[in-house]
Formats: sequence, structure tokens, C-alpha cells
Amino acid sequence: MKILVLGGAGYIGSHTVYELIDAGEDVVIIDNLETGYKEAVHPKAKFYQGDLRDRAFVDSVLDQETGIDAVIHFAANSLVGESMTDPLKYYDNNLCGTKTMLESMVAHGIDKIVFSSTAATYGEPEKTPILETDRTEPTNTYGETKLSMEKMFKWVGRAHGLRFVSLRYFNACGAHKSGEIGEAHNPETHLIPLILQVPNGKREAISIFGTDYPTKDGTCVRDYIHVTDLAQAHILAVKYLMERK
Ligand SMILES: O=c1ccn([C@@H]2O[C@H](COP(=O)(O)OP(=O)(O)O[C@H]3O[C@H](CO)[C@H](O)[C@H](O)[C@H]3O)[C@@H](O)[C@H]2O)c(=O)[nH]1
Repeated sequence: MKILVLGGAGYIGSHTVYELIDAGEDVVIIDNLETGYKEAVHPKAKFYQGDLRDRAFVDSVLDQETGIDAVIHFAANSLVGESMTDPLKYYDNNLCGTKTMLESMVAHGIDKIVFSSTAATYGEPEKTPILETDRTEPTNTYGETKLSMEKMFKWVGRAHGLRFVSLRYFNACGAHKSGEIGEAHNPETHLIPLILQVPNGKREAISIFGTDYPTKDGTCVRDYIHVTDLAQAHILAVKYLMERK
């Protein structure tokens, strides 16, 4: 397969590229390196640096890279807190980037996309575990933009035959077994990299937030999935789209 990975230099994207290449697939990456890292790009992937909101750039990549079977979309801003203080940044990057990308995909006859969505599309769960049929009522701009992106896929699917899978996962963690790539954000806000800064001597201590969770001291509860498991889930979703017409 030939797979275009949007955001393939980011945390989950770069791990997915590693899994795809290990499985012998051809990989093309688009990433603007706003939050991704050039060093996280697998040396065997074809890399194009640019922004999804730039239609001429996206068209030029798709003109050159013929034969793309499917797209995996990780290219988005993803900080919940920032999305509340700067909502329009999230509308602009997450929604406008996806809109331009979809225009170009439709024009180039690419009809499959696997989407890195989020559990934040559900908002406050009424019960756990959350079922995918549960009500979606995001409580932050980040989750709202991801839900809107899903809806774009749905309506573009009705009009132009696009087929998609959205994976609404919660927190990812871990690093590639080779140690070549891992998780890093700048500034770092994510819990696990922050914890690791303590034994690495980069930080004195960290605080675990939360006072009213059902834990001994009320600190927060999160579910985690290993990033390599998540990467493989994206590949299984691509295969599902390839095999089921
Ligand atoms: O110093 C810290 C930093 C974080 N936390 C807590 O640790 C948990 C995890 O926080 P992260 O910042 O690592 O991740 P988030 O849960 O905020 O965000 C993750 O889940 C979101 C969905 O809710 C989005 O998908 C987002 O992209 C993804 O990183 C939270 O309860 C947070 O409050 C601390 O206790 N101390």
C-alpha cells in the first residue's frame, strides 16, 4: 500500500509511520513541523514540509505522489487548555486544514481516510466505558473541532464517496521499542514526559492534579494506550477500508 500520513512527524504519527514501514508499506508524509520534529521522520518515508491550509502545496504533493491508497490524518493542534484560550487557532488549523486537504483528495480521486480523533468528542461521559454510540457533546474547542472534522468526512462521503474511520482514543503513552522516537512537546504539558523529566534531572518534581476523583487522594484518573498499539490500530483501520467496499 501507499499511505499518505498527515502529521507524520508528530508523536502518534511518527510511530504509525514506523509501523507502516516495518510492514513494508510506502509512506509519504506531510507535516508543517509546527509541533512535529524532522528527526522523528522515518528515513525511508518521503517527507514534504508544508501546511495543509495551503491548497497549492497540497495539490503539488498529490500531483507528484500518484497511487496513494489512503490517508491517515494526525495533523492538528491537540492541547485542550490552549484550545480554550485560543479557540480560533484550533478552528483555523484543524478545520481549515482538513477542508483544504479534502478538496485536494476529492480532486485527486483519493477516497479513504483514517482519522486520529479523540475521546474529547464525547465530553463528560454519562457512564463508562463510553460506547461509540454515546452522545457527543464536547466540553472544549479541541474536541469540538475534532467532532466537526468527523462530520466533514461524513458529508464529503455522502457527496463524493469518501470512506473514513475515526478513532476516538484517550491518552497515548510510551515510545518506539528501538528508542529512536518517543514523546516530546515544547513546551511540555503531557503527564508522562513531565514525569520522566524528574529522574532525568530536568525538573525537581511534578504535581498530579485533581482533588475529587475516586482515588485515595482525589488525584486524576486516566486510561492509557501504548502508542505502538495505537499505531497498529490505525493500520488495521486502513486495511478495513481497503478490504471492505
Ligand atoms: O503536570 C501535570 C500534567 C498533567 N496532569 C494531569 O495528567 C492527566 C493527563 O494530562 P495530559 O496533559 O498528559 O493529557 P490530556 O489528558 O490533557 O490530553 C490528552 O487527552 C485529550 C483528550 O481528552 C486529547 O486527546 C489530548 O490530545 C491528549 O494529549 C490530566 O488529568 C492532567 O490534568 C497532571 O496531573 N500534572
